[in-house]
Amino acid sequence: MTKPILELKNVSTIVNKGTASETTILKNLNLTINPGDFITIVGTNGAGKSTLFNVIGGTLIADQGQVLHNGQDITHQNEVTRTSFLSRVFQDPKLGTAPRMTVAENLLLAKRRGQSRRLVFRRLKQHFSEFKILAASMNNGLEDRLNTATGALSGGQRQALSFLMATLKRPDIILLDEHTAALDPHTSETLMQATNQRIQEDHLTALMITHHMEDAIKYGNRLLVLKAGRILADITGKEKAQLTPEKLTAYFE
Ligand SMILES: Nc1ncnc2c1ncn2[C@@H]1O[C@H](COP(=O)(O)OP(=O)(O)OP(=O)(O)O)[C@@H](O)[C@H]1O
Repeated sequence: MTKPILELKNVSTIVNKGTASETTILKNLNLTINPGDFITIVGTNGAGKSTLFNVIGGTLIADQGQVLHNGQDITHQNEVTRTSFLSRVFQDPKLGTAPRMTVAENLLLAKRRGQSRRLVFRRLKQHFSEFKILAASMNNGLEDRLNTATGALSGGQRQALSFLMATLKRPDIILLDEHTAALDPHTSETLMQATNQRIQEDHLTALMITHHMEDAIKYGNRLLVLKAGRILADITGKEKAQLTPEKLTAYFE
């Protein structure tokens, strides 16, 4: 039997504890993620999607319940420690990359995460052909901009770079936090296809928050609907294949 890569057991998170505005955000949430799962997550604003990523990523520690990674309790492990097996791509193209460094330097930094910066940039040129192939897989011209400062890239190229950096060391889990939301429809579609291809080819395990119903249905093997801090639906297989944006939107009502 496949062993889960990550488990959330009866996880609850509470904000403004001990005050009149105390609120429980995630409510007794249970989730088992298996290796190779590509899970899309939808839900209305305020449903708890980002809070769920914060609990998985360690930005927020669960107030109740447990988070397990490969069976080991990581409930109280901090965000920095979790970067050894987990990475996250945000909606904002400015997050995740160093703007004054070139594309190649950013990629090398990601490849050698954990090493001192002085050592990281030795023999940068040796990696150029590898980075060119990697960047070309994003289908948006990133391979021709390896020597360009990240701050001068288009939004789509910058998000593609953030995604490549997040996947370079093959983390156990990748959290995609609306990573195409700030892009125009065509650029978003190109990045989504490249994202999907890399996840499939490298057998990565990923969770993706999206407000695009079509993307939530089209990509991934599982779809979660979050509502008021609970998982309202966990849809897989034939049921997912037969979903329509209309049927999915009906969950929100
Ligand atoms: N630190 C906090 N203090 C108070 N309320 C919070 C805090 N963090 C989150 N919330 C509330 O918890 C709820 C869930 O927030 P969360 O950001 O997880 O939702 P979301 O599903 O990601 O929404 P969106 O689609 O708008 O990004 C919201 O009502 C939000 O206002």
